[in-house]
Amino acid sequence: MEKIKVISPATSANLGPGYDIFGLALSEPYDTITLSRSGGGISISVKGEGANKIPTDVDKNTAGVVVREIIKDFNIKEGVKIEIEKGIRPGSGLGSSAASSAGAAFAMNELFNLNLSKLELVKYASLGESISAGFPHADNVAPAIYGGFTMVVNYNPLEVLHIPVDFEVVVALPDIEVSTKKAREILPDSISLRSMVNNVGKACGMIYSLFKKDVELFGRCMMGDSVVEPYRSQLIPGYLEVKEKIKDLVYGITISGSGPGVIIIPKEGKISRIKEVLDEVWACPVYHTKVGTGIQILERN
Ligand SMILES: Nc1ncnc2c1ncn2[C@@H]1O[C@H](COP(=O)(O)OP(=O)(O)O)[C@@H](O)[C@H]1O
Ligand SMILES: N[C@@H](CCOP(=O)(O)O)C(=O)O
Repeated sequence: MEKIKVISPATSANLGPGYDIFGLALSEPYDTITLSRSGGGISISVKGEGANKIPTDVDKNTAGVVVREIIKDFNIKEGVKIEIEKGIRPGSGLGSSAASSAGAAFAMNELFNLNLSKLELVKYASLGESISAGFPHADNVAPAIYGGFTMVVNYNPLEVLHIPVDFEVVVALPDIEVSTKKAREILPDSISLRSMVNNVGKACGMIYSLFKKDVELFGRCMMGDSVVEPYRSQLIPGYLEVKEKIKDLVYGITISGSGPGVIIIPKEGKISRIKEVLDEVWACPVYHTKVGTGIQILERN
């Protein structure tokens, strides 16, 4: 194989009480990543959403870092050409950096037939997240690679659990930029026992709800975070207003990842009214989509 093209999906991490643990693959938007064998070295080109904000230096691009590490570990003598077409806005809270990291790991595995497991792909992809977030959080790259809903139950060693799920979501992308690195810096180093009890309880409710296919319980528990949202909602003007105005139209709403993206679990038949509120407050892009199945191969030759 000389070339492979994959689509790597947006992902919504944290999902309220699951900070750095929970993640959901979405069906759209997505990045398109093409890797080709080349004469030597690693080259990167980026086009599409926010391309001008994305470095093409190998050591500063999440996909470049992942490819560099795999080449080193497997002593690959050939070069790799990386072509990234961004469909996910950088700094959106939809795992834009993660989509490139995960797509690059997946594509390298196929291009050089490395037989890496999904867990090994998550490990490599999370190295890219160190570049964008300053910490190799795996809660975006895991759902991009596994699809569905994932839980990073341990970081050292890495352990990921996966639940295939399929329900509709609405994602709004206010025209605000929030860097994950900055959105992590504003969080406290420690929390109260009451906050821990609250978040663990809500997280348990979310996991139980997936096995019972109870989207109302999922959404209600998703809204129960008392650790991260109080800080990060301050970075998203209009968030509390939207939350109040749509409370009777949704099962749940929370900040997607580090924001400013917002993920909503809609009640049946309420989509158009939800979109009206989002348009009134933010007048921003809105995706009415569903949980995705992860990275897909588009072409290989
Ligand atoms: N391939 C890439 N795709 C997206 N962002 C990248 C990439 N490589 C590096 N970055 C940097 O990562 C940052 C976006 O990541 P982050 O702040 O985590 O937001 P997001 O929620 O979109 O992942 C941007 O500052 C961008 O410059
Ligand atoms: N757990 C991370 C998730 C960041 O998600 P992103 O989509 O904003 O990159 C965090 O909250 O810092």
